[in-house]
Amino acid sequence: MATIGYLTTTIFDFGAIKSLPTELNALGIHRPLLVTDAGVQEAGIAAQVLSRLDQSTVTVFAGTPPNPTEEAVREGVAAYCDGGCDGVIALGGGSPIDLAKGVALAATHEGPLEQYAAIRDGVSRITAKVAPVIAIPTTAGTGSEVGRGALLNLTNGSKLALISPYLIPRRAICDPELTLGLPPLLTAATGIDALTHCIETFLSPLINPPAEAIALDGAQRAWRFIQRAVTKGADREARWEMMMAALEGGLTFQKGLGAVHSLSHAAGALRSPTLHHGMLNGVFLPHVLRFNAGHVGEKYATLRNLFSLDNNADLAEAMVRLLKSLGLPLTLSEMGFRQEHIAATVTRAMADHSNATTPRRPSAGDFETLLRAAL
Ligand SMILES: NC(=O)c1ccc[n+]([C@@H]2O[C@H](COP(=O)([O-])OP(=O)(O)OC[C@H]3O[C@@H](n4cnc5c(N)ncnc54)[C@H](O)[C@@H]3O)[C@@H](O)[C@H]2O)c1
Ligand SMILES: [Fe+2]
Repeated sequence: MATIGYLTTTIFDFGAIKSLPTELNALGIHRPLLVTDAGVQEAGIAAQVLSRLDQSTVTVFAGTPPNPTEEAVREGVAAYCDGGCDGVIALGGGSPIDLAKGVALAATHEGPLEQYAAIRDGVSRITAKVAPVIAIPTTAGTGSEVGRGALLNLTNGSKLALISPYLIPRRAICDPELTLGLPPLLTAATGIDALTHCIETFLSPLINPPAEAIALDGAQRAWRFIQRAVTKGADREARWEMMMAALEGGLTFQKGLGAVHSLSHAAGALRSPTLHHGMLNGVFLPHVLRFNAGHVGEKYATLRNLFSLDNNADLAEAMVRLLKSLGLPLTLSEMGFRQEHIAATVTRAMADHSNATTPRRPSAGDFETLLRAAL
């Protein structure tokens, strides 16, 4: 049976950011907390957004770490309360957007965050009291601007997956202009995240034809335009297409991701080194494509056709060539992940919610083999 979730209202195009004051008004947000990070501030994007608002009404929290943490949620909630805030603007990549969701939840729900963990996919104790969030992505990758999930690293070292329709931002304002200055390596890594969302969603065995159609559309856009967005950051068409691919990934991954994400969530929970989510996905994708081969029906043929590859082309090898051409790492070692990180990563990967929808379910031994192959 297909379960088709909530959608949000998305304002999408160059100049979409102009709609922010109107959308704040429409949602009755008069004192927003702007959640962002240092890089987005340094790029001048936070100032650009603030210039559209009455700044005396806005509280800024720019303390988002690369993979959002429970501590940062607490700090964000303190800022929310100090500012007498009544809603959240999430400005940045997936990290500030996920953190903003955590703050919107923790500011309105009692008790420790763990008690709001997903009980099973899409079901949790999270209620409609979550403060309204307007998400403004500045990377084209995670799709968190329209997603119902947020991943937080807890102080006890575990990873908390919050999943609820109430965490879907009430508005997504997707303005490709904000990504024109995103540096090449981050463009590549976040773009590969978008491509991976679309591919894993398509390969998920659940039956959801609308999600598959969106996933294939997103995969094709990402495949066609990622190189241009990386090599020529000011290419407006490529930036528009990549932002659409990321949005489509976020709209569709309610159908479920797979082992690439089980592994990248697990490795992304390491405190040190801090590893970028999209870059990890790139490293794992070819290995997981090989692992799943023979368990996906005709779907690899569909992807080969979509990417204009020969009928007998090796999809994993094509991914490796793409990663190389984008200047992305091909191994975990290049990213600072070492052999001693394997055991904890296997344990976390085994507990990941994405395992429920992978075409071939990996055992702990399989995860270890995949990690060693990627080392
Ligand atoms: N909730 C979801 O559905 C979902 C899905 C995938 C990933 N994620 C999460 O998203 C996070 C990763 O997000 P991300 O890949 O967007 O990266 P990110 O938000 O961690 O940002 C990476 C870096 O890019 C910088 N940056 C962002 N936009 C910029 C711009 N326009 N110009 C210059 N610098 C800019 C940031 O300052 C930061 O230093 C991870 O925590 C991951 O777990 C969430
Ligand atoms: Fe992802």
